[in-house]
Amino acid sequence: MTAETTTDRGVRVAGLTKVFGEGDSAVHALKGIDLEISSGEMIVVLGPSGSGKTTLCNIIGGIETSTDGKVEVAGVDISDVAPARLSDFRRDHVGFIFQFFNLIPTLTARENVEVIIEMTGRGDKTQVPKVLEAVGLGDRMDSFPSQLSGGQQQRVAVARALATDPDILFADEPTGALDLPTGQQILGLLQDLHRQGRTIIAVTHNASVAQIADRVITLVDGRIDSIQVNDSPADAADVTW
Ligand SMILES: Nc1ncnc2c1ncn2[C@@H]1O[C@H](COP(=O)(O)OP(=O)(O)OP(=O)(O)O)[C@@H](O)[C@H]1O
Repeated sequence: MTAETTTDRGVRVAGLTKVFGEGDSAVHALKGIDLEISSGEMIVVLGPSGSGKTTLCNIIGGIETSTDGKVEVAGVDISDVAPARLSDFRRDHVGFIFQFFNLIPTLTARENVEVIIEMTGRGDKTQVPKVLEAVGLGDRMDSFPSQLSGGQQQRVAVARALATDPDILFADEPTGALDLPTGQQILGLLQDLHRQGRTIIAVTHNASVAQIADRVITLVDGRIDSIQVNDSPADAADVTW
């Protein structure tokens, strides 16, 4: 792992490229991305299917490696870190929420969060009830995923991502599998976390979600097409789609 280079908890990306495959079958997913994200910002990444949104977030989150360019996250230069060493970076710095929750069906809500703490060695198991209470699941801790609604399952997923107290929370289509009222509640939860100072990067096809962001990054064909600054982001309860 590369040494910590700064105390900044944000993101710095410069000249980032990603090519999948080689030769005639090469896919140029990212074609030179320059981007800085400050600690505590709420960012929404928009763009058409295939524009590179997930690839960008996966590289910043240490799930994928880049082909070229510089990526510094939470003071750690991960540009040239070998894939096998990226798990250390992920454990120490990032949390992920996915569209389909990715919960373990045979474990209760509480155990789904505890298992992450056991696996990563980060976080405090005695704090799990508090984390579940914070996402509104204080009374459903012993339920299995199949006994919970979609919104409640997504809340478990948020609690799980928070359990290790990550510098950056990534959310890939966090409302994608939810109906409107439930999706609004999850957006409200993300907004609360942001207001408490958490850095959040959300990827979505849902342009309405962008209303709660501090900045909206729009990707087109592997490049940044626009960056829109929201001077007064909307309240999640007022966002509809
Ligand atoms: N593992 C991979 N191997 C080959 N090509 C890939 C791989 N992952 C992504 N790509 C390609 O890279 C490009 C960007 O994909 P990416 O998933 O980042 O786009 P996206 O904007 O997130 O799309 P969507 O909105 O559909 O999820 C696409 O052309 C995709 O097919």
